Amino acid sequence: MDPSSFHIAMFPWFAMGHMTPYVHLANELASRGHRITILVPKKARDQLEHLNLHTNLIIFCPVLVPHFEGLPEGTETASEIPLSANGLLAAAVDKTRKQLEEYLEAHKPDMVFYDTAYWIPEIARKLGIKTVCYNVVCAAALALTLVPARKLPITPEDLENPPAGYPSKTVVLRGAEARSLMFITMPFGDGITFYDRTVRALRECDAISIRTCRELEGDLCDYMEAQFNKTVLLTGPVLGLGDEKDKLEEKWAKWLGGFEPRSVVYCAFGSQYILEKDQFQELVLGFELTGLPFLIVLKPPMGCDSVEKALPQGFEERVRGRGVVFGGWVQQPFILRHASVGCFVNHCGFGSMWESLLTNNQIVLVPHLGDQMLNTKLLVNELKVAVEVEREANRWFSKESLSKAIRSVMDAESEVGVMVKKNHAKWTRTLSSPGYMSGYVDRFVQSLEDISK
Ligand SMILES: O=c1ccn([C@@H]2O[C@H](COP(=O)(O)OP(=O)(O)O[C@H]3O[C@H](CO)[C@@H](O)[C@H](O)[C@H]3O)[C@@H](O)[C@H]2O)c(=O)[nH]1
Repeated sequence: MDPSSFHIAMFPWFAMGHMTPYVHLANELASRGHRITILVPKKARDQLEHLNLHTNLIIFCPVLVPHFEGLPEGTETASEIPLSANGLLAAAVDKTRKQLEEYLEAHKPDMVFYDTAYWIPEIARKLGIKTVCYNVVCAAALALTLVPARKLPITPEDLENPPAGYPSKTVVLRGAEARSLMFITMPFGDGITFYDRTVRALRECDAISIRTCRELEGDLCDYMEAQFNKTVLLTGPVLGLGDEKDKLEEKWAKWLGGFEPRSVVYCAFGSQYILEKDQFQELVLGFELTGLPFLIVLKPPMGCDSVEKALPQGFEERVRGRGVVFGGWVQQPFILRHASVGCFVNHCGFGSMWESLLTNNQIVLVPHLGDQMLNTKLLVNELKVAVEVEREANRWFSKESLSKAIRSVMDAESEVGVMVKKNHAKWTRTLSSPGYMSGYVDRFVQSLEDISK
């Protein structure tokens, strides 16, 4: 292997939240002279191509996803199906194994990066290709549940307690939150559970890599290293920020420009989260209750074909001029940096978590899935830079609790607001210091050279 220039094949889980960070990492590697082939379905390639900043070094190679019973005909990625059907998609993706084998045999890249395709190392090993299990979620999401120290079979009661040796007392889940992780015991693929495939994927690779940094999760990364007895390489968050050639769409720049500095509350829940209609209505009513200007960007709730049709009666008239609910896609990183925006209400998906840390908006969190709940604990309990919206036992949040959380960080005289703002500023300074992000990638590349020897 020529250590000065690798050819790396990437085979991420076919969900936008996974493929996008892989492309960002590919850009970082290509900017250091390495060649990358990203193996994803054709539709995904069309959606990702605009992120490719090095078309001379990064290419997409189409993977044909075979049909699997129970999935709609032609399904290729997780964004086309409900979360509950992801296990079937995993089974369909597992059926692409032969295509991957043929590709690797024909092209013999130096390394393969993958996350959920636990069978990659078996193929790669025979061909002398190194493997890196590159994980795009926080280290806590792996360390709390997907480690050999978890006693099997996993029961809902077990999930209330962290596995032996788990190093954090604050980044933990209790009650309904912990029990919601039972999905890891369910099939994810044909005849394999989510837990088994992830632990196998982590165990079989030459090196584990995580899209995080030591300053946030150093102890959790050390725990992963001890659990799997192998090197854990960190890439830092690899957000692709600063690469954008565009600027904020005129329509939003103009609308936001009509408000006082740092007064608007922006809300978005990422690319997957679809609310139930009654929770969606409660959410928008919570924003109305704050009395603050707001921009909410959400997918239409379940069973509705537009956000407009799902709004509570009279809502639009009551908030006209100060509040907008939009059902499309916006340029979130630009919105977060707009001078009028002062607060970011989000689900704490890993991308949004980092984007919120890197901008100076107050942060209010409404997590939904397992890793989002852990990211939330990290920000609220450990770093103390955000507040979480209180939920009832059945995980429902009321308009009052949402409004209270927002006011608690937006009211100038609020003690909590002052405290999170001060802590947040400290972290933003560290994370955005010159060379911080690029240093992580440089050290990652150096480690790749070491494991390739
Ligand atoms: O209108 C929008 C909405 C979102 N975004 C961007 O989309 C990304 C969303 O990513 P993230 O915040 O990570 O949310 P999800 O799309 O929900 O991410 C999925 O993948 C993540 C791992 O990458 C996991 O942490 C989450 O739980 C999982 O839902 C962010 O970069 C946003 O800036 C936009 O640009 N415009």
